[in-house]
Amino acid sequence: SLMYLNEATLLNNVRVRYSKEKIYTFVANILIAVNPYYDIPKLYSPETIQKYRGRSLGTLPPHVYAIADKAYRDMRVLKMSQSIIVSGESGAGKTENTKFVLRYLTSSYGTGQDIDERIVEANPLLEAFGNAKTVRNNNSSRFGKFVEIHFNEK
Ligand SMILES: Nc1ncnc2c1ncn2[C@@H]1O[C@H](COP(=O)(O)OP(=O)(O)OP(=O)(O)O)[C@@H](O)[C@H]1O
Repeated sequence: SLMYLNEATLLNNVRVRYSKEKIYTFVANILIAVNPYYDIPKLYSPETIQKYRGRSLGTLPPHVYAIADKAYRDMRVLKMSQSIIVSGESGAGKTENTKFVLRYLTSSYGTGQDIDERIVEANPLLEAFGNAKTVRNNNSSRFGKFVEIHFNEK
């Protein structure tokens, strides 16, 4: 809803929001995330997960949970698999945000069975083998990230 949308106004808007601890910003259905490098209280709490469940994009403040929820709902409505592409430079927060998406999906729409926990818990194992400390990131995987939500008739 910026009056003038260009790189400068967008950057300024993201900066002003970040100064108020609002690390997420929507540009249409693209989510911009700024890595705060510290834990923002309650940003990813179970209560926040519950709040985003089933809510349309834009009705609540920008959040990676809103993206996860939209992808899940689109998969159900369109009966088509959905992809969430996470891009950014090394250390931007791709791995962390991908994990938040996985945690959101398993806790909001999971089966409640062992498999949910196993999906989330597989990550540290993959990171132990695949990640390395670099000058830009203590836990770098140096890959692009994406989450695929597969539609299954059953
Ligand atoms: N939303 C967040 N809140 C708090 N800290 C964060 C957040 N996102 C990222 N970080 C911090 O930044 C570090 C780097 O983030 P992350 O590993 O997700 O980057 P990346 O984009 O996946 O990097 P690479 O491309 O090198 O794998 C994390 O280890 C974590 O400490």
